[in-house]
Amino acid sequence: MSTLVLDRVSRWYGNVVAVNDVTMTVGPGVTGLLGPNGAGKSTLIAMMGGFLAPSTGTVTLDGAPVWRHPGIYRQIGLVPETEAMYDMVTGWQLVLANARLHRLADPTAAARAALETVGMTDAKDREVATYSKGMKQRVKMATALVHDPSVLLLDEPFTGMDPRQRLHLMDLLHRLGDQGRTVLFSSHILEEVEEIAGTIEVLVAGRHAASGDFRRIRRLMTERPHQYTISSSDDRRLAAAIIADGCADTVDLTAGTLAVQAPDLGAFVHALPRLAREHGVRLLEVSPADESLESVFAYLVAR
Ligand SMILES: Nc1ncnc2c1ncn2[C@@H]1O[C@H](COP(=O)(O)OP(=O)(O)OP(=O)(O)O)[C@@H](O)[C@H]1O
Repeated sequence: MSTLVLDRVSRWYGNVVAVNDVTMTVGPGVTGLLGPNGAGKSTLIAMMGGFLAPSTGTVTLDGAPVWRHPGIYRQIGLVPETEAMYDMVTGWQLVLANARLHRLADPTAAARAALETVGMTDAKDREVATYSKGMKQRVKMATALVHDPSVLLLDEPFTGMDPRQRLHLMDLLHRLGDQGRTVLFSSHILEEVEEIAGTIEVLVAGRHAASGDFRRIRRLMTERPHQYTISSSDDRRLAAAIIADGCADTVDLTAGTLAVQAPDLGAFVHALPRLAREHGVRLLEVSPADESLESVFAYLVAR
């Protein structure tokens, strides 16, 4: 059983702060690293795997620093996001080469076991160029698993997968987690993460925004204030009625449209048609504004 500890880890590239003062602990089981594009997930994973030095702070695995500590690589497997692979070799040759790089006692047996784990035994002798995206992903996993690491880090492993491949990978991650391995994968899709990960760590704009099980993260996201733009037969009259009723935090008419922010979604959707009816206003359109994933995440950070 292995535990990764990040202590006040930051990483910047020139002026860009990719990871900003992140402290977190990742233990056995499956953890999802959730965040929008550019949040710093890849940078964080590279530092967890010992492939990139933190600018400040430390990453340790069971107390030992991962950076510049070759012995640690025997315990960590990393599946990068990049699609690029050596197309002209077979899956078998690729996994075997990795087993040899790790100087394993029996590289052939290790390569066979790793390909079996990911369900690629039948296709192992085909050239990588002929594999589907999901098969390439599985062979990449086999190369990362060949030395039987206790920690497996995967950067956006579900990207480009069809539903069947997705289920297969979810099942595999579950199994690896159940074996007591420390498995961390990144994603920008909450649904994807909550289906498999016991624990979710949320990263937004380089910062550690939230942490917990999916129920807690969902609650944080759905409890945020909701914003709407409303179009009606008389926006001024409706705005006055909403203010008087108190079902919205803010009511704004300055941009030529009626924009409201409501703290309680359920109460607001009940109140709005009633107010419109009572004041003789016809509702033409009600649309959620600013509901992008980025804004939801930004809300978590601002808390
Ligand atoms: N080698 C680099 N040089 C300069 N800036 C970089 C480099 N790598 C990443 N960045 C910047 O650091 C920030 C975080 O990038 P990172 O790739 O870690 O995020 P991410 O959450 O993995 O995003 P994505 O899902 O889009 O890959 C971004 O602003 C990115 O442009």
